[in-house]
Amino acid sequence: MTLWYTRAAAKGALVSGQLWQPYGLLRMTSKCMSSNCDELDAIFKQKRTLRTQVRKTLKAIDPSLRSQQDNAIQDLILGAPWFKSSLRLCAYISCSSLREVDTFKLLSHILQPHPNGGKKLYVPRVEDKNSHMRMLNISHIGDLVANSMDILEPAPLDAVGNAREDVLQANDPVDILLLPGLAFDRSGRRLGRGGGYYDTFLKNYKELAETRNWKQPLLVALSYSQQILDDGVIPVTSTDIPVDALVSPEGVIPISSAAFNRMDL
Ligand SMILES: Nc1nc2c(c(=O)[nH]1)N(C=O)[C@@H](CNc1ccc(C(=O)N[C@@H](CCC(=O)O)C(=O)O)cc1)CN2
Ligand SMILES: Nc1ncnc2c1ncn2[C@@H]1O[C@H](COP(=O)(O)OP(=O)(O)OP(=O)(O)O)[C@@H](O)[C@H]1O
Repeated sequence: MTLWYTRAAAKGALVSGQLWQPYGLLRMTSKCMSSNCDELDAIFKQKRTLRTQVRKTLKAIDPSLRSQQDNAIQDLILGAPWFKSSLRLCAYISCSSLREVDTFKLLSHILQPHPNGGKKLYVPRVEDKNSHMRMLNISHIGDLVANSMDILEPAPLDAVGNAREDVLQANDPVDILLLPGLAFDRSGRRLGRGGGYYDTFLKNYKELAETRNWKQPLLVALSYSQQILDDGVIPVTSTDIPVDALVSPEGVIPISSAAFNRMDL
């Protein structure tokens, strides 16, 4: 797969006026002046370098240690009151070749039939290379098929030809989003895989929740210990949306006040 990156995208990230860098906040004008574009270029370059480093680190983890971490993270979530009480969730379908924290134990738990209806699950579907991803409702793991990136995702129509519900069209809010990523820090910074899919989706979902007067969903990232980096190492721009909490094998790390309030820690 080719990752795309253009100066036009860099301009897009600047128009909102603020640019976060590891070493502080730079205020930007509404236009991308060439020095500001250079600044963004430098940040995207830092991100690419860091992604390469983290991918290497992930590849070097012994498979049995990784599997222990996968179980520890999922068991922590399955036992947590904030997870047990959640009714509607978005979660990623983990991809083992990308060395992502496994979610299959969680997914099969969420999709278990339950006499009172159980939990409702929405999972990502990439629609185009323009950072456009939808979160569609599935009821069975068998609803998933591999896409061109070899990530399992739902077809837009279900087995009987009905359009799957898009979480952005749903009548009720989701409680939690379980997020993937390449690296995180204890202040909530998140380094994704560079497509901008999650940041774009999260921006749209947050706007929807605000319009509807819904409580914002809790953004919880799943992370191997090796993916939690020191503060100041992850470069971010104004379009990067911070997470509320991390779950690593060492435990739940609440970050935002929403996480402290809702995770009952
Ligand atoms: N499981 C999962 N599903 C997801 C995401 C994800 O990160 N994980 N996404 C989150 O955005 C979206 C898909 N975006 C993706 C972006 C890059 C790659 C990928 O294969 N990247 C390679 C590098 C490819 C290259 O450099 O050309 C890699 O990271 O090793 C996969 C999915 C939606 N679904
Ligand atoms: N809300 C947004 N609207 C439009 N473009 C965006 C938005 N968020 C990110 N992008 C663009 O997506 C591209 C990739 O961004 P970035 O490197 O931050 O991705 P990422 O955070 O690693 O990926 P992801 O969000 O999928 O995990 C950049 O060109 C960025 O400007």
